[in-house]
Amino acid sequence: MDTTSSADAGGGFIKPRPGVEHEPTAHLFVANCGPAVGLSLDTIKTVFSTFGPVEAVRPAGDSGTRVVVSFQNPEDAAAAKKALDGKKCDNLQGRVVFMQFSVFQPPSMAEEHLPVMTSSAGCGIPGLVLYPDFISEEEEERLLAAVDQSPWQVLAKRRVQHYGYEFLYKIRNVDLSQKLGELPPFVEEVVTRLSKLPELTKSNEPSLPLDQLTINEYPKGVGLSPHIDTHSAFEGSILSLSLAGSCVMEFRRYSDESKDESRIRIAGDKELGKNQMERRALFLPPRSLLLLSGEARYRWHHYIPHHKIDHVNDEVVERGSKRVSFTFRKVRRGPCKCKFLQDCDSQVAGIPSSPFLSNSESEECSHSDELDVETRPDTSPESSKDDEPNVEVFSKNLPQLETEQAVDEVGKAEETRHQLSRSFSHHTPEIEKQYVHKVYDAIAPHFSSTRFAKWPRVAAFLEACSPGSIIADSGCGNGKYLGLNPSCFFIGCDISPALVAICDQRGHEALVADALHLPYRSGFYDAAISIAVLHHLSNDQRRIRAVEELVRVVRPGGKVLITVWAVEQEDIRLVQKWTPLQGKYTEPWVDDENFKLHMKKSPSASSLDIIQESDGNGERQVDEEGPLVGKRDGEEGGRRDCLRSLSESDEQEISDSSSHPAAAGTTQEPHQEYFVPWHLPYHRAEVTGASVAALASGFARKDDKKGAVVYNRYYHVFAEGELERLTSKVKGALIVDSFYDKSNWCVILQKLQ
Ligand SMILES: O=C(O)CCC(=O)C(=O)O
Ligand SMILES: [Fe+2]
Ligand SMILES: [Zn+2]
Repeated sequence: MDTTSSADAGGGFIKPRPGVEHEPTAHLFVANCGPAVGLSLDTIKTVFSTFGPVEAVRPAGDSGTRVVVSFQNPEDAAAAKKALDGKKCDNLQGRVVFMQFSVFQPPSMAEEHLPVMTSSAGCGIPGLVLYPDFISEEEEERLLAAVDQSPWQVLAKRRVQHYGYEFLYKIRNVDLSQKLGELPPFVEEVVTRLSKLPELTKSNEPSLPLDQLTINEYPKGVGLSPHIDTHSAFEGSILSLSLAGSCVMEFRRYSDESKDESRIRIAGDKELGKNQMERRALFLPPRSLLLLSGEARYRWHHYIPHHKIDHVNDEVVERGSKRVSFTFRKVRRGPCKCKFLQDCDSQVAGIPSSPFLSNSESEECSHSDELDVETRPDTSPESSKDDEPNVEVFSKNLPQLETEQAVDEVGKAEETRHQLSRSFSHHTPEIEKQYVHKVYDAIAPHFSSTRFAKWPRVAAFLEACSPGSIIADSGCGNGKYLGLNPSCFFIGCDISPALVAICDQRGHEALVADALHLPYRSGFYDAAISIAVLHHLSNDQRRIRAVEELVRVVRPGGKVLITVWAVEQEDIRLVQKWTPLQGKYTEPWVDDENFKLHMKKSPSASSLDIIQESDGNGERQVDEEGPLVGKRDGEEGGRRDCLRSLSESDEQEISDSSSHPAAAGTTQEPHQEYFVPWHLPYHRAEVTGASVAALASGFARKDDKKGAVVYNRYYHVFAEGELERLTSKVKGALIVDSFYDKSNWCVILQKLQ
């Protein structure tokens, strides 16, 4: 092996271009290398250590086939890359590995890694006990066979069986008057053994007799959102037996203040304080028993992340094809009298079952998987009451099973955004959180199904990039432009985890990131695109910041294409279907937590008030690149877009009489702030718990005529010249082209050499 030091950053995976040197970093992304191809992290570390000290080898993603090797010195990483990249390496079992310097600013180890304990003692949570090998393999086999003889209740992502009492997910409780019967004979032996556990017999609080059993069957990769088993439903300890597959269970304790959802932050263990949470992780092997009592049961949320493989420190453990858990509990008669008041629904009114749910939601429409931070309704008692009939009516019209999945996904989306929020402290204006992020999370799969037409001007820009270019797509949505030029490398990012998940499923490289804080090294990319993103930012400073970020991440000479919706719509009938916001956001955005949304209010109400009450005019869904995308002549896909998104009733509802300044083309200053509706059809699978909660809170509305839940998306549409004015404020780049096309304003910037 060649161990000489070199600053050569090219060759292999990323092709060098004349005049462009990618600065080496200490972090090497290595593909075709990892535990899933028979190379343990230890072996990899040993091999790479021959080039210099290696700080860590971490799995990159869940595939087990890619790792990031972090050297202490970039020169050593460069030497390793030069010696091994694209070559057959005998020490790595003869594999040909491919490398690039890591694009991402590596997070600190403290932030990134939650150590996974293999014994409960390591977790340090009072009342948490793990008994490995609680049952034998034969017993496990027998239990699994017996379970399959009984009918399953099918939830969106997993199957369940209930014995003794049914756990009612809608109310997160049991109905004492509806006893199903005794626990089944096939668990008799296990129950006898459980009942002799000293933790149960000696406990102050009676946990016996165990009279309720929930069996969960999780397919590979499926997890469970964070929750505490309802205090008022079960008394004493909770016992959960793991069969077939393993998983990592995470435990979380939120400080009291963190229940204010807007202030939750994830902290490393060292710096716990107000508004934060503690996390611990424990590996649950098959045939083990987990006992939760006291603080572990009443105070800590338990959570199974959705992963196909678990990283148990240096090992990658593949989850089996399924995991089956038997959770034994004792149904409570009478109120809970625990000392953990902050989480006790018996003692404090309004305690949600998760830090993300208000009480009304958890009772109306959620179960343990159903987390939805952002669909929390107004917490005032009146509004909760008003919501009830709404939810009732809605649930009659919509398939119930679908509820679980989407809310689960929204829960995950939230999880991801919380993690993202660790990396920067800026404050996103509420209007974007509510009317952009939350909406795209809720509509992602449906939105994506309407987004396939590639806009020719964007395609032309991408096709003009020279082979080997690395291209960033900031606000990549469903990833329709990723990979458009097969000779280039694309990395997408979007603020919506739900959309990033779609990119991921399609095999693209994409990550959740904020367009105002791109997690990339400066000067890394050869080109960047921002398609239909800037109009979702709610003030000039934020739009400029997003452009600055695009310019920052491209190399000198690199180009940036930006497109936004135009005020000057070719089809003004569309504009008539939007809801104009009264007033403008006048308060400059400040990049800290003291940001307050200020609006110049109209005499009667604020913009947000108006939106909540607005019934809209009748809507048409439009393509992100511009409302007219469906009408592009001769463009395959565009026509289909059009057919898909326009129903006959849409057409009938277009009225010539209603107009406002933008539509009417008056000499008044054009209107630029709008809510543009998105119709999520009832029949879509993603019309789910997220939508139930959004309707209940008044955030979304029903349109029974169209059979859809209607969400509003915030837009600031651009006036002529505005995009040029904005981008010309960004230092270090020149506008090399600007044009209007299909109701969009567009610029191409070039970073100065
Ligand atoms: O699958 C498990 O081990 C946990 C199940 C659980 O937490 C529940 O059903 O409440
Ligand atoms: Fe639970
Ligand atoms: Zn309690």
